[in-house]
Amino acid sequence: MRAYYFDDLPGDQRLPHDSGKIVSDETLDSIGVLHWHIPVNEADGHQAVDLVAKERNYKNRDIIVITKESLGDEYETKIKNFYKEHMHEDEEIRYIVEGSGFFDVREHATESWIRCHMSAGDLMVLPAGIYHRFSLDEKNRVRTMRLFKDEPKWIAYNRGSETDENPYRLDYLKTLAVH
Ligand SMILES: CSCCC(=O)/C(O)=C/O
Ligand SMILES: [Fe+2]
Repeated sequence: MRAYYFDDLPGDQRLPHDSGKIVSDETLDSIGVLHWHIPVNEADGHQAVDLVAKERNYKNRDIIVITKESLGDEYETKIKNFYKEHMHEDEEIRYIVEGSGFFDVREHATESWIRCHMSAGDLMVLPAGIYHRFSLDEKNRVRTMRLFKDEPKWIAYNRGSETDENPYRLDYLKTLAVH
């Protein structure tokens, strides 16, 4: 996974928007973003992922394929919604099985976007309450395992005055204060 500051220039969201300023693992860690690289092994049923899932108590999972073909009529809406700045009340845990894409995470202290380019084998955990968004890249295809602590669900709260007061958002901000 390569992480860098987004260049904030206008243009297609699928382009790299790479400012050339690399973001270190320490910085990602300080905003609660964790990541691992676990080579994809579908033949053994992703046993290495099972180990992380067991250790971190991720009980459920599903697979989402984001392509025009797989999503059909829902494609444009999904792509638009994933790219709206939002938060969840649960961790967002994603393992890229095939293809690639961008997870942009908001660095609270600077309000900058950090762009994380993820490809096959990258596993990322975003903490509950962090503002973020997702885009496909120019390859227009990703197959991702979504892992969940509890029931598989996807509820996104778009950033606004209400999310600024959301208890999960406030708890997230408290974790930043200790760094
Ligand atoms: C690549 S997984 C689909 C995007 C998603 O679930 C999400 O919440 C993006 O922020
Ligand atoms: Fe999300």
